[in-house]
Amino acid sequence: MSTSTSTSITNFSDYTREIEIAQLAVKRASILTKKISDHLSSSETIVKSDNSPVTVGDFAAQAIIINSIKKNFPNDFIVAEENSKDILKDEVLAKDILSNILEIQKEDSENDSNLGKLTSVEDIVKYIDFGNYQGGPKGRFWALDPIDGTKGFIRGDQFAVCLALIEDGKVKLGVIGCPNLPHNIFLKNSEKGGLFTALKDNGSFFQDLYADLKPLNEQVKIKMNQFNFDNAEDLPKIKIVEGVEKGHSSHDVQLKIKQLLNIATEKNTVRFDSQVKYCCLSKGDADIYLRLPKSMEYEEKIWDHAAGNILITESGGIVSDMLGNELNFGEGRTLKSKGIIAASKDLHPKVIEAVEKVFKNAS
Ligand SMILES: Nc1ncnc2c1ncn2[C@@H]1O[C@H](COP(=O)(O)OS(=O)(=O)O)[C@@H](OP(=O)(O)O)[C@H]1O
Ligand SMILES: [Mg+2]
Ligand SMILES: [Mg+2]
Ligand SMILES: [Mg+2]
Repeated sequence: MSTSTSTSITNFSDYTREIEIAQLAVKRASILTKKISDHLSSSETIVKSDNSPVTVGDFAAQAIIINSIKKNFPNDFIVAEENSKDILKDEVLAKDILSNILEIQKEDSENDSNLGKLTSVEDIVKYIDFGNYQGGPKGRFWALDPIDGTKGFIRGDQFAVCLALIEDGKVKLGVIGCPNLPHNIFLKNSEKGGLFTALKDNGSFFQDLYADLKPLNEQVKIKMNQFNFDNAEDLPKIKIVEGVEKGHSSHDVQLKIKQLLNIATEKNTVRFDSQVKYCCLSKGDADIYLRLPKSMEYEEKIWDHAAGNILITESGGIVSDMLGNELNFGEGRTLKSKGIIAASKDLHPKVIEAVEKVFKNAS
């Protein structure tokens, strides 16, 4: 008799190695990208064929993380954002990536036995291109965004290093490094740097990115706020996060949704680049993430949402597309649905109702 695995509870002990390696690799890449962002020059940024930017930091982080995955889980596949095409055309860039990697490996040498070491441009190219897996509904693979929010990274604002483990189309584990995220986004001189981890059925956790890595069960367990639209006292407390880039989501539609929900005040919306938006929700710094499409042609990438998705579901929230349906990470490198709405379990259905009304009124 075959037993169904889809409804079984995920045991922490079955994933201890994946958690440790994912956290160590994301931490190493996050610290490196933070260092790079402090002195990024224009020659270290290039424009890809789709007109979006990529930097020495994106390539270095992708090489480091995939090398770590392949060292520990040689049979695993990886769906990652970048490829080596632009490195092969630019020797100066390739050497710059290598020297940055060598520097972080020297500083973090205590983790070489866990994470491995890269020593040549050939190695870097090889490991970056392991990220070309096409994904799909069956089997196990990792989804990696080496720098999410590259535009924010270049501006010196928010960005995140995001890694998720996907099994049979479902996210099992998510780890996000946020080098610039204040521990409290509303406190002026708050300490910065967070490492967020979520494991299916086991919750979401936070630790200081720059502190020594603690075992997951000693990290801070985080939960979303459970506000309610029907409670007049809750309304002014509800905070919304949106993206910074006007080309990535429709700020106009998002404003209409907030107006319908009576939460369109001047002070309640925070705009951040990258999956730090999911991180803010998961630890109760904000309550609703709105990402309504600018164009129905654009397909969201799975690496832009997989780690954030599990962080929300494991901290008491729901993530859906704009129609209220669960996101499907088993349909290839992109999501086939449109828009993203993340909110706590109480708020989510009402936000979807408001989205429906806004689109009905517009048609
Ligand atoms: N047109 C369009 N619509 C939606 N999303 C797009 C679009 N173009 C790009 N991208 C992806 O947006 C990723 C960055 O998302 P952000 O949440 O940081 O955007 S925002 O600046 O905060 O609005 C960004 O991820 P990175 O490339 O890793 O930075 C892109 O994958
Ligand atoms: Mg991204
Ligand atoms: Mg990216
Ligand atoms: Mg990009």
